[in-house]
Amino acid sequence: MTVQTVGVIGAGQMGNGIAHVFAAAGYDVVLNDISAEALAAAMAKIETNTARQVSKGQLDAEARDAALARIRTTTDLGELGGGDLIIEAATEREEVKHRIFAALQPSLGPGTILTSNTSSISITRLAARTDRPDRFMGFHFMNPVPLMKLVELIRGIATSEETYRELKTIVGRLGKTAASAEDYPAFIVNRVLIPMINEAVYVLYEGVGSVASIDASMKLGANHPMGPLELGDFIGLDTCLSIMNVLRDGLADTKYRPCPLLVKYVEAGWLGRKSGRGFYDYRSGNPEPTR
Ligand SMILES: NC(=O)c1ccc[n+]([C@@H]2O[C@H](COP(=O)([O-])OP(=O)(O)OC[C@H]3O[C@@H](n4cnc5c(N)ncnc54)[C@H](O)[C@@H]3O)[C@@H](O)[C@H]2O)c1
Repeated sequence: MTVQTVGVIGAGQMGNGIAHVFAAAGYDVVLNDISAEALAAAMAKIETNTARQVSKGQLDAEARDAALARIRTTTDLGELGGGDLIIEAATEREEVKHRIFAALQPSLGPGTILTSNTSSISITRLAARTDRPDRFMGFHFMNPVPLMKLVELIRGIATSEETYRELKTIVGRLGKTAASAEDYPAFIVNRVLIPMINEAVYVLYEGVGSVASIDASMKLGANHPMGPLELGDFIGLDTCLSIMNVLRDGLADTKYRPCPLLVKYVEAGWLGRKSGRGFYDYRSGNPEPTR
């Protein structure tokens, strides 16, 4: 089958980037969110990011206009079901994802491929509740999607070879590189990355270092482009916490327990960049460490 129409569910940080790269690669995109404000913000972000690509000579102005014209937004999930490929990129909560796939079911075309951009949740478990576990895969883009080259492809236990091959071809058409991961909690990238961020929060919690000293240490001492706390804020602290919970529950090992300070920040609604405050306060436009 040839994929041409792509439905993207969730227009947050990841959904807007996914819609952007698919439209730029010539796919027709229908972008959905429960929030009309999130859809408007996503379109504004895609307009800004594609304009930046034009000013840097990475995209010509006509191609940008054509890409923007290929994206349609809707709050009605039913409008996505007839597409060739669905990419679910809503909030990292398993019950939210199950509810979305259940609500999509009545409008799905027979050949539609279902995917989730989940950072950590079992693909096999999400697939098993749908009518097509063979046509269901983990399709894990990295943040920010237009810049990051990797896409993790995660096969559930029932995913067919044909579905895997189809998605691998699409990754190539997007100009990205696929890495295959088995369906175990948090796959590869986040299995390694998120416990490191959680450990940095423990270092802060135990008073071993301040926000500034922890981030400077990892940038200058380990040559990381971003410090772990800055990166946690960038990913979203709620997403980091959800992934730690999935690791702890899925691997039944207390070494994955989330740091109580990470839990506290999420309880406060201090989710990082997207909410204006996390380990840094972004509200003045000049990020200030909060500890
Ligand atoms: N943030 C990252 O760095 C990153 C990287 C890779 C993958 N992911 C994964 O991508 C997914 C989205 O993460 P994000 O960072 O974009 O989150 P986000 O909080 O920025 O956006 C989530 C969006 O989902 C929407 N949403 C919630 N319930 C919905 C529903 N029922 N139907 C439609 N939309 C709904 C929300 O309104 C919000 O706009 C998660 O599964 C996350 O684990 C995140």
